[in-house]
Amino acid sequence: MKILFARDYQDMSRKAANILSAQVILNTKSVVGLATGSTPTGVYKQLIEWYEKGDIDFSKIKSVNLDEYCGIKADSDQSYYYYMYENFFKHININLKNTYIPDGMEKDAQLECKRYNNIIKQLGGIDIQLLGIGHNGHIGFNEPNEAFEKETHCVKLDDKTIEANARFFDSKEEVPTHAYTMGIKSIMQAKKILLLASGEGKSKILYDSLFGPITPGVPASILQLHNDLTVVADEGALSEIMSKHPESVEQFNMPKK
Ligand SMILES: N[C@@H]1[C@@H](O)[C@H](O)[C@@H](COP(=O)(O)O)O[C@@H]1O
Repeated sequence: MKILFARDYQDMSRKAANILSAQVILNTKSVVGLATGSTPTGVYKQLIEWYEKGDIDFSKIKSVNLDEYCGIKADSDQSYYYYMYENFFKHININLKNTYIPDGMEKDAQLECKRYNNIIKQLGGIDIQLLGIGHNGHIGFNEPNEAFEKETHCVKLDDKTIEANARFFDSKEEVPTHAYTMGIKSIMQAKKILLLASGEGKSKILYDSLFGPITPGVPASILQLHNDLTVVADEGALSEIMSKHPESVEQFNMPKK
């Protein structure tokens, strides 16, 4: 596990974008696992900027997203499809036919989960998976549970998650109660994982996930077992780790101006 220190949100976003862009530049046919939430928006912004400068070509990549709310139409502004399209896809030269997101409007959960699992398999695995982290340690929408769910499943969202995500809706009551999410096994099978965290509010859960016991009660704790995990987090999110395990955080002195 590599933990990289970022000064602030912008620095975190640029450092993470550097890692993702290197992947795409070195393998133009990469399968990239993408995430939503407020944490990765700065990464997408940075990648768009570099795309506009002619530095990165997304035309041959394939993308597979972690999750989607159930019962929300793709074109509604709260869907994760809409988020991906607005924040990233519409600005770059990715082929939309090569972008995959669970279909939240499919009522038959078994059918949708099977379909999405097959897509992940047919893509031949994920080269790099981008992740944010929920306040309760969820990754994708894998909520704290008694066991790790392996593959794509329909999950009942935690009250904490509903509360945290209510900011994207008019009221808490409007937040969907269920979502489809890629499972822990699919995430763990990604060749590389890039976990992002920003802000003091994530500091305890980031510490528990990376240094606490590995338990399905803290889904992100399983990432300790991945052999190519890079964490990029800002000062706020790293505060607990910095106070208890400062030696585990890589940072370099800024060049003097
Ligand atoms: N399903 C998403 C996750 O993929 C995301 O990582 C997490 C944190 O979101 P944020 O980055 O807004 O804190 O919550 C959401 O519920």
